[in-house]
Amino acid sequence: MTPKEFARFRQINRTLCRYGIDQLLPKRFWPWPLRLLRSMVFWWRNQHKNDSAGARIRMAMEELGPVFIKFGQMMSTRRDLLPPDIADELALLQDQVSPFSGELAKQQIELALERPIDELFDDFDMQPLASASIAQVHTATLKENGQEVVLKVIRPGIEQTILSDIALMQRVAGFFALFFADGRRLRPKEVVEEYRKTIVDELDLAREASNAIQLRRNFTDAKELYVPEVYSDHCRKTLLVMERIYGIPVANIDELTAQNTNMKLLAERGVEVFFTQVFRDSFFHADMHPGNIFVSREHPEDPQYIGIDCGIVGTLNKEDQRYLAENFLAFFNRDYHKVAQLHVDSGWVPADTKVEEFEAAIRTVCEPIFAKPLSEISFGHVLLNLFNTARRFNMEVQPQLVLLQKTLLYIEGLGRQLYPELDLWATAKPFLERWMRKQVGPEAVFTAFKEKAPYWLETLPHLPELVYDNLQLAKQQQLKFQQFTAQYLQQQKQRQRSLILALAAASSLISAALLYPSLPIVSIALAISSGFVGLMSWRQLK
Ligand SMILES: Nc1ncnc2c1ncn2[C@@H]1O[C@H](COP(=O)(O)OP(=O)(O)OP(=O)(O)O)[C@@H](O)[C@H]1O
Repeated sequence: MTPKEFARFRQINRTLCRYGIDQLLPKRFWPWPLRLLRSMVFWWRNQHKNDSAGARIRMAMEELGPVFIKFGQMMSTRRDLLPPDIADELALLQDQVSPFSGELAKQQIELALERPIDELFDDFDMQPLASASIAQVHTATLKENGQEVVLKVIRPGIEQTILSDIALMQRVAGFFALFFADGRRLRPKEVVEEYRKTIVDELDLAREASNAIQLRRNFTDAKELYVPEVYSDHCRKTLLVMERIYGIPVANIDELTAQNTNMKLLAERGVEVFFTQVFRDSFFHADMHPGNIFVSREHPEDPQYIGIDCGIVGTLNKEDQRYLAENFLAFFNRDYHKVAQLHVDSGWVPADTKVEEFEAAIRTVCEPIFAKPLSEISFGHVLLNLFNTARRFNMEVQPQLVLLQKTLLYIEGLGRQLYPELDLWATAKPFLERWMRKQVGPEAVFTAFKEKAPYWLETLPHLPELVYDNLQLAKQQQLKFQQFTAQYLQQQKQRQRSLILALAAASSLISAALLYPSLPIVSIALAISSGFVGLMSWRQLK
């Protein structure tokens, strides 16, 4: 550990002690070296005795900075690992940091572009439009076409801070897994590793740019969602240049109502956009918090979302998509046996899982959900319950599915905020049923045929040639096979002959030995003939 790392390590520990995080685990569970170290810094006392455990963890994370804040935000969705009161508190974590100067932002942009900002942009605004822990956003006009744009630039020095904090977290996680009885069950190393991947992705704005381009392409001319244009020629790892939008933040219900937005349609479209991303495109925006979603000011009766910040996206493979759709449909038909069987068939839980036991466990956690009217049921919670139950039956839930479940919770929350009577199931069911028909019905066969047809057409002219070649090949192989069989039979015969001769030689030798005292001449003749026969046996094997 370098002196700098040690200083940060010390600062983190002092903060944790001052918020009494060390007291959350009774001392008797601590290994003795840790107890000794703790007693050596006895003056680091809990200064927030009257606050709840969750609040203390939240405050400590806020004080420790962006890496811990984002980590806490991520952990707030892992209700399978944390008690609900702590998860609720962590969900309140605010990413509030003071902006850095416009001059510094300009320097960073010029460093990324390797040229003065004035060569490409007019009216660069020194005052940031927004500032978050990882990046800051400024406005300008693009010289080449007069388009108003935003420039998102990575906070200077943040990458080093994040990487060194993560390295420390990894060390602490390793230590935790080693020394605490519950350490391995909570899988701290895997959790930190999952987090590292997410946050490192957020540091790469070139990646965000390509995600935004892909999402924009998927929704070209769609009336439900608009994704601003990205100017990829000017994007770098630390800089994103994007069309500026003037939508209404989706959380601003008053303004949306004031312009007579069709709130029911808006809420339903949110669900549709999500399901389209997941099932049609297998590419979904996974950071759907209200700060990243706007609503167009145009045609409020036919409202359109505007999505920004594509730093975190999720993808699902065909099996995951099918698993999800079938599970949702089976679940909402209350067919728990099918839900359990689906998990086994798809290999999500081990093949030797007792389906009846699994079914009973799913029923126990999910049936109470149906006590509510269908329109009030939360898809996100359904999934959460399902995953938690499946984990008990050794299902390793993929991070992509956890990401999806988290996004679904956001979408639902948002939809119900916009239109409290939103019936999610009524919006989603036809979508899922249509999708399933496309996957398994005659439509699926037709689609597969349509996809394969160009390839077949291309191959058709070569077909006679291919058939001829294959017939030739088959003929050659048949000949080879016949030769091989004949050789094999020949070898078998030789082995049999050799065995018989060897037996004859052995019995002559034994007889020679037995006859030697009474008939020595006969015995010698037998011994000599045994030698000859043995020689013949050996020659058969060559
Ligand atoms: N294309 C745009 N047009 C107008 N405003 C934008 C645009 N892109 C970003 N902003 C503004 O900048 C804010 C921060 O942008 P963005 O969400 O991309 O940054 P971030 O650092 O990833 O923030 P967070 O961590 O909060 O998601 C947005 O909430 C929005 O107000």
